[in-house]
Amino acid sequence: MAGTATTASGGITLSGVSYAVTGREILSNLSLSLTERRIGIIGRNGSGKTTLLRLMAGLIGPTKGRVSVDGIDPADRKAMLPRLGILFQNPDHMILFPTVAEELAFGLRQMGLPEAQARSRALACLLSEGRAHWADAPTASLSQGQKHYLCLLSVLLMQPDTILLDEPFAGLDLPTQSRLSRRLNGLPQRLVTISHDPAAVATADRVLWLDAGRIHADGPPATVLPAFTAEMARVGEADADTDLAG
Ligand SMILES: Nc1ncnc2c1ncn2[C@@H]1O[C@H](COP(=O)(O)OP(=O)(O)OP(=O)(O)O)[C@@H](O)[C@H]1O
Repeated sequence: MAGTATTASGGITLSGVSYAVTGREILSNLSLSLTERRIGIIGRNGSGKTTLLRLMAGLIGPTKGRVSVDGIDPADRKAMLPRLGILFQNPDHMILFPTVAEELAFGLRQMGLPEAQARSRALACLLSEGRAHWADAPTASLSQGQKHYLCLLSVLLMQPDTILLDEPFAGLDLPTQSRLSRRLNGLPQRLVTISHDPAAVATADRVLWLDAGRIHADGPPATVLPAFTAEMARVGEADADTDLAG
C-alpha cells in the first residue's frame, strides 16, 4: 500500500524508454522492472544516471516509451507524494524555507495535513532525532552535511514507498557519510541509489551499470561491481596514456 513504508511495494517500470535533447539520444531504449528493495545505478560521468533518475521521478518525460511507478505516470505529482521521494545531490536545490521546522512541515502540508499538525509532526521528528534545538534554526545556517540530513528527514517524514538518491554521499565527510549510510541501510523503503562510486552500491540487491545511455550490465553487485571497477581502471590507464602521449 502506498505511503505505509513498512515494506517496499510496487515498483518502477520502464518500457522502451528513450530520452533525447535536441535530437541527441541521452538514454536509449531502456526496459526495466525495478522491484528490489536496494537498487544501485552506477556509471561514468555523463552516462545518463541523473537523467534516468529524473525520468523515474517524473521531472522529465521520455521522448519514447513509458515510465510508471506502481502503474502510474510519475508526472502525476499528487499520486507520487506517498510513493516516491527524491534526495537530490545538492540540498540547496531542495530547501525552500527559512527555518528547519518550516522546511520539514512543507511536505506534510503538501500531503494535506493542516499547518499546526504538520508543524507538530516536524517538531516530533526533530525531537526523536535529538535535534529539537534545530526547529527555529535558519536553514541557511546549516552546513552542507546538515542540510543533506534535513532533506533526508523531510523525505522520510512523508513516508514514501521508494526513495531516489542522487549521489547521496558526495561532498560529505566520512562521519557524516557513515551516519547517513547507517540511516539509509535501516530504512524499510525501496532505495534507488545512483553513484559513480561502487562502494555506495556494494550492498544493493541489484546493480545496473549504465554506459552511454544504455544498460551495460545488470545483476548482483558481486558480479557487476568487479567488472565495473576493472573497466574504470582500464579506462583510467588509457586516459593517462593519452595524456602522456599528447
Ligand atoms: N537538458 C540537457 N540538455 C543537454 N544535454 C543534457 C541535458 N541533460 C543531460 N544532458 C547530457 O546528457 C548526458 C548525461 O547526463 P547525466 O547528467 O544524466 O549524466 P550522469 O551520469 O548523471 O553524470 P554525472 O555522473 O557527471 O552526474 C551528458 O552528456 C549531459 O551533458
